[in-house]
Amino acid sequence: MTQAVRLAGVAKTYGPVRAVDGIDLSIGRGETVALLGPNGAGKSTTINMLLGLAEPGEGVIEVFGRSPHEAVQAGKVGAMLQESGFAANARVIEIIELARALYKHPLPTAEVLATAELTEVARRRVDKLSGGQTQRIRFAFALAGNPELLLLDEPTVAMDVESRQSFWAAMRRFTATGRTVLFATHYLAEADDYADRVVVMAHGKVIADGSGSEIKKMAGGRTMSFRLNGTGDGLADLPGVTAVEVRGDRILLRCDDSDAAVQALIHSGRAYRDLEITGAGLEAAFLTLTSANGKE
Ligand SMILES: Nc1ncnc2c1ncn2[C@@H]1O[C@H](COP(=O)(O)OP(=O)(O)OP(=O)(O)O)[C@@H](O)[C@H]1O
Repeated sequence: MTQAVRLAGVAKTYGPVRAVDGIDLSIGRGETVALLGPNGAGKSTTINMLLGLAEPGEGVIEVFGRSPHEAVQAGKVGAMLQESGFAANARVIEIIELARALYKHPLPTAEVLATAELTEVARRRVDKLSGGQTQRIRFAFALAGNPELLLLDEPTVAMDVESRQSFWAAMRRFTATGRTVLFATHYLAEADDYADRVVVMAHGKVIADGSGSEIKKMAGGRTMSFRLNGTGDGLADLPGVTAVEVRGDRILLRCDDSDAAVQALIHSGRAYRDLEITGAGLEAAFLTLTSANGKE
């Protein structure tokens, strides 16, 4: 059976910026995949190309074995993009009926409302909805055509915790029916919680691809920082240390084993002060993943 999504050698350039810089990626039918990366990593550009909204400068993109444009025309793809607005005075049900009318084989209205948890507010005007409900209308709009693939660009941005949970509960009901989902996110925790597979992007490239726990392990390094009397020579060679950075009068050691690094620092007899050890955080994790893959 053909893959849901296949990208081979895909690149897209905007002026001097290589927004997507040579991506190979296949997504099987029924997978829920997170595209995780910091701002400007190329996630939106990738999603836009999969929707046929942007043309790749290089490489091949297939969606269910066809061009993105053909797949969208055939009603196989639904999307929730970062910016899409609805007429403020329209009612929820009208928006859903409009979306359904665009497709040959839409889902029944009641099913769209129930899946997106909008049944209670079906007759409410769009401008009277909460932020979370507004996001769920965008979700309802995306699934009304009964697509086999859903592409979601940061679907939970600006949602509070409760709305986020109810959004993902709605998504689970949809994926339980064997559909394929690709969603972009900045949040490692969200990727880990809701995706079967996490594809990490940075600087237009895929720098890691694995299960949430594999990615968390790769991103789970720590940073040790301290002030030092004397030079930092030789610190890079300490066990457990992956990189050394000097920031003002502090030295930062990126560690994949901070216990070993602390022991080694103590035994080295260096005169350090103000030692701090922190979790890597996502930005540092991206740096670690990026340099670990030799792409920087
Ligand atoms: N239409 C465009 N014109 C010029 N540059 C663009 C355009 N679209 C994207 N870029 C640039 O391409 C790079 C990748 O952007 P993209 O929006 O794909 O990243 P992203 O991972 O989705 O980031 P974000 O999380 O901020 O949405 C960025 O440097 C961005 O400024």
